[in-house]
Amino acid sequence: MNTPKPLPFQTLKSFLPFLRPYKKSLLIAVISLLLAASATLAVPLCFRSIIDLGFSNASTTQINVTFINLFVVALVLAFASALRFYMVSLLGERVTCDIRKAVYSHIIVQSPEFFETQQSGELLSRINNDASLVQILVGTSVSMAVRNALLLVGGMTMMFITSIQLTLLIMATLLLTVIPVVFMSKKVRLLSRNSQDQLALSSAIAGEKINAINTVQSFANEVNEMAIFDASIEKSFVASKNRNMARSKLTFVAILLGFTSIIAVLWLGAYAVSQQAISDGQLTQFFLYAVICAGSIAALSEVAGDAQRAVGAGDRLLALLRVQSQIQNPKQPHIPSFPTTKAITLCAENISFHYPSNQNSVLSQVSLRIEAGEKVAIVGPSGSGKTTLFKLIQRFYDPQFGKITFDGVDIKEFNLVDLRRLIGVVPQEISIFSENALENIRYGRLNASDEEVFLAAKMAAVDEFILKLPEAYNTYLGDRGVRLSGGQKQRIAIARALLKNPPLLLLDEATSALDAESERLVQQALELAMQGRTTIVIAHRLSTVKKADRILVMEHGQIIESGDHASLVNKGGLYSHLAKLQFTDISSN
Ligand SMILES: Nc1ncnc2c1ncn2[C@@H]1O[C@H](COP(=O)(O)OP(=O)(O)OP(=O)(O)O)[C@@H](O)[C@H]1O
Repeated sequence: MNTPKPLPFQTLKSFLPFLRPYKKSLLIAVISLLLAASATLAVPLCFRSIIDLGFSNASTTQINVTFINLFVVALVLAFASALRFYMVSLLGERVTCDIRKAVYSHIIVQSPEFFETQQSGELLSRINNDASLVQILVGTSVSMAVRNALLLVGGMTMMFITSIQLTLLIMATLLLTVIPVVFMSKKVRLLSRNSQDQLALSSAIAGEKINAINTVQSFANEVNEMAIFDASIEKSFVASKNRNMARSKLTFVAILLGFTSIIAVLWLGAYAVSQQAISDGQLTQFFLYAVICAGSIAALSEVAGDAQRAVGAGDRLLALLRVQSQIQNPKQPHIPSFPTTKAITLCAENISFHYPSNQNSVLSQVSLRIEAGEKVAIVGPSGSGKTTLFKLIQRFYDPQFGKITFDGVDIKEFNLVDLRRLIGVVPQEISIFSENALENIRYGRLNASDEEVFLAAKMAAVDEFILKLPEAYNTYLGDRGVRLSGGQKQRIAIARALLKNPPLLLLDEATSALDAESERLVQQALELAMQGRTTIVIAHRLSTVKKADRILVMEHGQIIESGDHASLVNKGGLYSHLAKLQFTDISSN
């Protein structure tokens, strides 16, 4: 996502809505920040009075008052600093959580078009890493910047009040120190980013291959993969070495120049004291303010670096939050009046569609009417647009022309959640979540009772293999269902759809991965489930197709034939050709 580089202030302003609910905490943080800065600036004044007082001539009361003052300042400084740290860190954590929630809620409702262009790894990195960088911005950088700016202005003012000549001198030496340090810090930051990028690249390489471990091992490419990873990790080592070298040089220069300028000023200060131009206490006070100012300049330059990275991350998050889903809910939605158990009549009127990423037409002028309770099979060569039609029915995409209606109502008039509640889908690619079997089936209807889940599982012939697992329904199914066979996953998906109990069932090759026996069991279950609802089955197997009330034959995104098995075979078109091929396959087997 390439967006013009924002001004840091603009990015910060965009995050203000996230801070708004926490005005009270923000106020406490600001007050404690002001208190802590004032206390820091008061410390040199206390030291001056201690030194100028000279203990040999002072009364006990004077000594007591002086040290009690210093103690009060220290107490305020400690309390205000701790409170500031707590409030600001808390705000940072809170706002980051809220940003993560907002980004996730925003991503999860995007249409598939969005996910076609975004890599899941990149999205996760935004939610995790970019949000953490924003946490640095809100939780540390802003308060550090304000605190150090206050200390710098306050310190400078006090220095001028103490001695104009010494202040001008120290400004000149500070400048000489700060310029090379800032320049070198920039280089360190650049090298740090390099080493982070290199590390991220290594993790990406490892992540991709671990996810495809079966392919790596089947092709016996482990050694090759190790070499690729080794090379990448070595590069990250070199990048870290360069960064550390630059950092060491920076430390040397910063300490040497810092001390040199302080020594130079103290040297001249000592002359001023000897000529009685200023007192011992004033010189100490001046010196302490100079240390405060130098510290705040160093801190400000560091904050500027962090803030730059955080602003970049923040902007990427904001860009993500600004993305609008291509598929929107209607402004005045039509609430489905039919109960979710009643079958619906589905019509497609002259729909034409191409995917947003590809101008080639996938469906052209498709019209169909499927009566309530009808079972329709769609057959056709691979790539003819069958699955695409299912995607349009679920409104994952909108057709460029034509419309789809449920009982005469354009599906665009329903809220997406209501529309998809009416549809039960058994897709080609089944997602199994890293939960137990019970919860994986319950995903079909989250408020279903355990008994309802067991019933659906029984109907989908899931029972038969789940009960053999070590902990039956409580068995964890492994990341992405790696512990299940293709056919078992398919049965879980069927159980989910049965549990949902919708008026429209869309089955995409629902039984393709099943062996003959499981297919028989699942077919029985599906037939039971199809009763009283509208069903569309995409199928390659004739056994599935023959039982349909009607068969639609698709080719090149169009419906070219329609009828029952016998009439289509007699017609001698594509269907009879496909049927002949299957019978030949079966007989040759
Ligand atoms: N997200 C997408 N972006 C661009 N093109 C796509 C996308 N999904 C599918 N296609 C293309 O659309 C065409 C129809 O695909 P579709 O999945 O609908 O075919 P199908 O008839 O279901 O095939 P199969 O029987 O192999 O599952 C294909 O040419 C495919 O490459």
